[in-house]
Amino acid sequence: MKAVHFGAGNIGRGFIGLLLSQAGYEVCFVDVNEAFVAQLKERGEYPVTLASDGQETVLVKNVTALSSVTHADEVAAALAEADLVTTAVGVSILKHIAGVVAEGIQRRVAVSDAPLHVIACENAIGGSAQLKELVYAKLDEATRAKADASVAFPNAAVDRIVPLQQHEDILKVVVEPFYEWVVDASQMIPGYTPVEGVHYVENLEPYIERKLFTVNTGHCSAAYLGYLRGYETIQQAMADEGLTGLVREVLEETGAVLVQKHGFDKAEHSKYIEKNLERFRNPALTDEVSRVGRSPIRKLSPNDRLVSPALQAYDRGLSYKALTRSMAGALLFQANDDPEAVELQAAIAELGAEAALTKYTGLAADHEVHQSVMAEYAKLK
Ligand SMILES: NC(=O)C1=CN([C@@H]2O[C@H](COP(=O)(O)OP(=O)(O)OC[C@H]3O[C@@H](n4cnc5c(N)ncnc54)[C@H](O)[C@@H]3O)[C@@H](O)[C@H]2O)C=CC1
Ligand SMILES: O=P(O)(O)OC[C@H]1O[C@](O)(CO)[C@@H](O)[C@@H]1O
Repeated sequence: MKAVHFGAGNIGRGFIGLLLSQAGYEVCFVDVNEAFVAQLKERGEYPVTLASDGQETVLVKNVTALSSVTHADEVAAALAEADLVTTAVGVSILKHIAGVVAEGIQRRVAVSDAPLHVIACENAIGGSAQLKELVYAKLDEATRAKADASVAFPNAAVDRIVPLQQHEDILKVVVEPFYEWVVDASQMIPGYTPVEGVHYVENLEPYIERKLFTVNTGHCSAAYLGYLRGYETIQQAMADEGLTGLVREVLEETGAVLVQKHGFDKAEHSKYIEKNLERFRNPALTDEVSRVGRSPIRKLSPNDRLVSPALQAYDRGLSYKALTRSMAGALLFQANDDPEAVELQAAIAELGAEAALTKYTGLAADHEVHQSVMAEYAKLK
């Protein structure tokens, strides 16, 4: 079985590539990072270490790599022959890989009607659907019709904390032991072969919302509030009990929405929140506040981890104050090497915080959620 995986970064190597290789796939990574590509190609394996007491290391074998910059034609050929395509490049990068994915699909459906699943493993609601739209925009009508019959883009939720890596071996990845990869089974082609380790569910929405609005909402809240208190790592921030209390408050707000909307058991959900706070604290990891807070414009977008649960809480008459405190924190997050943080600060300087908030969140200035963010912003500033 052959898989083509876009993005040989932290999640690509530390989670998706590892799982696919263990499930018996030959994994071809595709990346723009020539150093990763050269090493993966030459060695055909790389080490993944679990950040736990035992520090167990596994060698991920049966891998290779192609550069999407210099070998686009070979990438399209590999896609045409693959059984599975996955991505972990960042949701905003999907537009850059859509062209080569479209080319691969075009070549494939011209000669074969064998099923192909394309799964975007990004932190976003409907990541695969977004990729499908970008790819289909590049296909002609006849190819689209053929692809409708044999190519599926099931949405997914992926969860594993993989911090920035700094090792002598550039391929080595240290990951937390926990992982969860949930795929929408209702969007799979009937008769598919399940990948071992993947959890297939008929309705993805409760899973992706529980993950994004707990793990990611909580994590970015710890980052933004931690940044404002001068912490450099999430571990330092989470050692501050006052800050952990604020993060818990945020997760109680998203939890109330999730319990009401999806019928999760309240006590079980409280345990899920505590388990995630524990994951953030993992002393065997060093996770930079700047990584977890990265891309604040994406994190403030209407369908993402802050605005979406706040609006859902507002619509249900539930509390959203702590969520708006995290949004205000995002407005105050400065990182010179993060293009989105730089753009956001420039927009605030040019338009003012109120208008910048509307621009990136879609919240009208007279909306109560917008007003609550501005009140929290004034306090945090
Ligand atoms: N790191 C984590 O803990 C988690 C990350 N995610 C999601 O996984 C995705 C990837 O995140 P990370 O692995 O942390 O980022 P990363 O930056 O470590 O990896 C992204 C990789 O994509 C490559 N890339 C960029 N443009 C490309 C292109 N045009 N073609 C091919 N490759 C390209 C980069 O060179 C890099 O190797 C994001 O959507 C993130 O939200 C999801 C769950 C956990
Ligand atoms: O690019 P993003 O959305 O910040 O992705 C990283 C996030 O995903 C997570 O790994 C959770 O699965 C967190 O470590 C982190 O907050």
